[in-house]
Amino acid sequence: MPHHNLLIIGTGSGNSVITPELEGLDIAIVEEGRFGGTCLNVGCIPTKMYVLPADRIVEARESDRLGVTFPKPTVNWPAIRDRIFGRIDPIASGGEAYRRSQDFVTVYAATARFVGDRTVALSTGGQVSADRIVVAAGSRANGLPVDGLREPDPSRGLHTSDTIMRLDTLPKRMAIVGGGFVGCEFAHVFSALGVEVTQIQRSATVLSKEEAEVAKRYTALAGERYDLRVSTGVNAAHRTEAGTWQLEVTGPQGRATIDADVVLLATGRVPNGDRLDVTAGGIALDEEGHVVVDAQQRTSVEGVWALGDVSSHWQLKHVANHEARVVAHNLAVAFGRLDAAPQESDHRFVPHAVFGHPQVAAFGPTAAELEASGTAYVTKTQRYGDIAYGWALEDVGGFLTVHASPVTRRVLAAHCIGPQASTVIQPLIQAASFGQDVHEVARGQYWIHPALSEVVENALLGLEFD
Ligand SMILES: Cc1cc2nc3c(=O)[nH]c(=O)nc-3n(C[C@H](O)[C@H](O)[C@H](O)COP(=O)(O)OP(=O)(O)OC[C@H]3O[C@@H](n4cnc5c(N)ncnc54)[C@H](O)[C@@H]3O)c2cc1C
Ligand SMILES: NC(=O)c1ccc[n+]([C@@H]2O[C@H](COP(=O)([O-])OP(=O)(O)OC[C@H]3O[C@@H](n4cnc5c(N)ncnc54)[C@H](O)[C@@H]3O)[C@@H](O)[C@H]2O)c1
Repeated sequence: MPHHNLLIIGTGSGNSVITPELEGLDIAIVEEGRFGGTCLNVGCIPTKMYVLPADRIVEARESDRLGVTFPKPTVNWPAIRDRIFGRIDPIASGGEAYRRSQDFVTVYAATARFVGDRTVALSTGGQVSADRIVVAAGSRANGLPVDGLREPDPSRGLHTSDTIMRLDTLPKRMAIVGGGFVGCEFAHVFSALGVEVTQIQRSATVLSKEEAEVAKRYTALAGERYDLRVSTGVNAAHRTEAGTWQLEVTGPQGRATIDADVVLLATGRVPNGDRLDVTAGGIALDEEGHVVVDAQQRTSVEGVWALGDVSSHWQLKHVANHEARVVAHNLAVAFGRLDAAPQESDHRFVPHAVFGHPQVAAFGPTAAELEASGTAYVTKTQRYGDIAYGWALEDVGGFLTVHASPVTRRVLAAHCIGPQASTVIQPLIQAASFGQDVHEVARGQYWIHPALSEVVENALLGLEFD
């Protein structure tokens, strides 16, 4: 049985664990799919590359309020798709070729499964062990607990985010089940590209974990663009003889049937620890199936670390990358390559953004969560429409809400909906992360006039402390 110094399972953020400090150790990496993992191949990067042309189409349509009109756009689906994957696929194969070219790295193209202490079996045969292991095996899309929708089947038009971006042709009608990040981003993309989208969401709003007003606003705007069914559940699904789908749903208006050529399941992701049989290696899972880790990303087994979606509740690439940096540092310390103390992950102010239209971005607790935890806070909501760049945009619904502590006068949270929300909130993430005083951030620097960032300046100036 081959034995290595270090075995890494998964080449998403796991691939970046191999830092210069670790070079020269005998390192093995196991990957069952494409190098680069979810973000590169089927996640963040291709979705945002689809969002951009979708934004262009919607912005062109919205430009009539600026006095400019464009003809109806022509959408060339193969050109959009092939531009995206023509860029991404070579990066994935180049990443694999690079690792294979390194004489201290062994690449196993296989599915790994734990069979004992720091020992895995490979689907290609044989077993591999290592002194130290990093579990970076990510997560997978949920099926739906409805007959016919339990497992994705792209050949029958039943997709997850893994396959929907590589469709041969654009369907006429698409049903999207789920109103979270994935559902909302794809509903924006496919409706902009001309597909008749019906989005089905169990809760009363889409993006239901966002600040209540943000979720309400996004739900209202999305409902103006496509057929959005909230407070609606899927009871049954049938495949017709014509090869289309009929979803039987129940919502506020009672029972209804939704016809679609293609169904996209977007109802959350589950960590891959179960498929990896980590418990056979003695590695503990929590009740939701996440590998249990401490602040140093150590699992319950000495010499085994985990990072990213397999162990994190955040399911975000920047979190997986941050944890990979922590693991890389701690491995270098453990291998005696670095004379330093181990590091801990910092999950205090984790931001996220939903690249729908408009964008939504946030970090920190919602008002409801602050109230539930009895945390004192002051709050200010600044409308885009009340700053100069908002006038240029003729923005009607964008706003930024900042919650701050009246005790420390620091930013606790920010919730934003509007153009470029993902960029707008960055100064607030910085202020919170570095514990900066709200007034100092607002008045201790210039804010370019008349830029969108003035929405942040004005929100901070509007916070009223006693
Ligand atoms: C459609 C979509 C859009 C997203 N957009 C964003 C975004 O805009 N911003 C953001 O921050 N996050 C986004 N995410 C989330 C982000 O992609 C993930 O949080 C991140 O990629 C997780 O990285 P990871 O390294 O933990 O796992 P992954 O990147 O999933 O890597 C895990 C790797 O392990 C391999 N693997 C799994 N099991 C085994 C096994 N048993 N044996 C061998 N190999 C195995 C997999 O093939 C995979 O390559 C998106 C996710 C999706 C699905
Ligand atoms: N921009 C980004 O950062 C980005 C983009 C995509 C995905 N992601 C990551 O991927 C993860 C998975 O995304 P997701 O959208 O699949 O999950 P999610 O948890 O964000 O949303 C799932 C949604 O589906 C709804 N739902 C669940 N079961 C349902 C049912 N039976 N019928 C109708 N609705 C149902 C839920 O109420 C929820 O709103 C996210 O948590 C996120 O961290 C991030």
